[in-house]
Amino acid sequence: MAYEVIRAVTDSDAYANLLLPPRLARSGLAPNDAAFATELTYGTLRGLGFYDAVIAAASGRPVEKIDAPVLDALRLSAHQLLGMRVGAHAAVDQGVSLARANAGGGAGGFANAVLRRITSLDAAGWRAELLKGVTDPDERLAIEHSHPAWVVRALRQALAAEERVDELEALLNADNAAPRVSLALLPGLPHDDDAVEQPLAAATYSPVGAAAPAGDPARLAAVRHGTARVQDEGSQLAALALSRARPVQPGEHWLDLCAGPGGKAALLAAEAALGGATLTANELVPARAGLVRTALAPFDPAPPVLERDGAELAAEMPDAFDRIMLDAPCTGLGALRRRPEARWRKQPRDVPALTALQSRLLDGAITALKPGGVLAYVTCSPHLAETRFIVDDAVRRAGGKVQRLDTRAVLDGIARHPLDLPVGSNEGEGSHVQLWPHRHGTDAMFIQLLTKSAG
Ligand SMILES: C[S@@+](CC[C@H](N)C(=O)[O-])C[C@H]1O[C@@H](n2cnc3c(N)ncnc32)[C@H](O)[C@@H]1O
Repeated sequence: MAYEVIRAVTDSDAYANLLLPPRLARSGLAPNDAAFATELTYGTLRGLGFYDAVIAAASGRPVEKIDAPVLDALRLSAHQLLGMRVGAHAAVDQGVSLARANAGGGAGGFANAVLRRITSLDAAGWRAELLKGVTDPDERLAIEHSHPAWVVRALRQALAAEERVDELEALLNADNAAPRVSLALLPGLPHDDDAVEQPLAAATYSPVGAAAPAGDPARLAAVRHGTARVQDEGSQLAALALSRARPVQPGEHWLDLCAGPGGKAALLAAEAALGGATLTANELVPARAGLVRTALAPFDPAPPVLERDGAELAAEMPDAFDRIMLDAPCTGLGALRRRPEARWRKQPRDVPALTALQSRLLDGAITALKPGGVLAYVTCSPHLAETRFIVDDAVRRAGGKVQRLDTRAVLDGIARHPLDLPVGSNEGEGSHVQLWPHRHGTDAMFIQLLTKSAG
């Protein structure tokens, strides 16, 4: 199963976190075996850069020159040899049979030779080998913690902007650990559940959050009915920052401009319904708009879901919305724990296209915001080019019409526990919030609340 998922990820750009869970559910594997298959798949994908470097060194050829089905078999065995406690004999045998079954007898012989060479050193030995002659600190951290060097640099800059650069290794380690699973219990909807023997433990920060009980969350009736959702606490806080920035006035109009797959839209719809406001959701990609409709199905009436380019839609509706969520498409560098292959798939050249789109969407959202309304600019990336710089530029372009709100104060008023957020340099103008996996156990969400003056 792990091999098939890895083949789909490397061959067809599939997402492991979407492919694996349904396969596991269908497989009938015992919980221990399912956990083993998950670690095999996610661990191999997270460590891809390191394992490829080891395979290249052990085979004496660049990995691009190795047949893809053989390379994936080697990667899987390399992870078992260097990242798990699987016996060397079993790990080598399995890689050889996968290579032989998928690429013929010659490939089996090749895999055998490479894997035997890999067994000559342990993970620390291979790291030391690969680090020889590497002097750049970020290149070294990239090898040590299995991140592309450009991502290490971007994370270093984001931490440095908060004077927390000494936390870089802790962050890289957190990216390599499994995230804790949280539920959002949508306010105002029922969550009673026979499958839960004890009341759910409260989440650390989110006032509507709970720690997911062990096992598959889909066994909970509330999750199946969509009144509770698996959602990172950082995402919950981002939605609540908008809905609870100030008391809701009945009749307010809210817009979620980039809503797919609908996690924040569902929480916003619940909050809107409680306050007598109405939500409109929008999502460009039709398949993802479908997921938003499913997420909003528990509400009666369900908020409408449009399928438009967010910037165009917003530009056509000046001064129309009291609150707008702009959870912008981004590199996702703040959610690397969740998407094991994502770090290797994104390239630095993706950043300029994304930042151009983010700026366009933010300008549109500012247009669509009512004077005095609240706009949340959110990314699941801490990359400065996607966060502070986008906001700074948009505020500058708006020429005094847009002001930052004190987002830290809003979240301090919402969170169950203090978030220990640094006092930023833009304090006087209204702070942003940057959450971190290593500090908060959440995705690295960036949240900036903005408002607009009349005229
Ligand atoms: C970060 S995700 C939003 C996540 C969502 N808020 C949630 O909590 O489930 C960004 C979404 O924006 C969508 N998108 C990309 N370009 C867009 C555009 N020009 N207009 C509207 N949506 C767009 C993407 O398809 C993606 O679903």
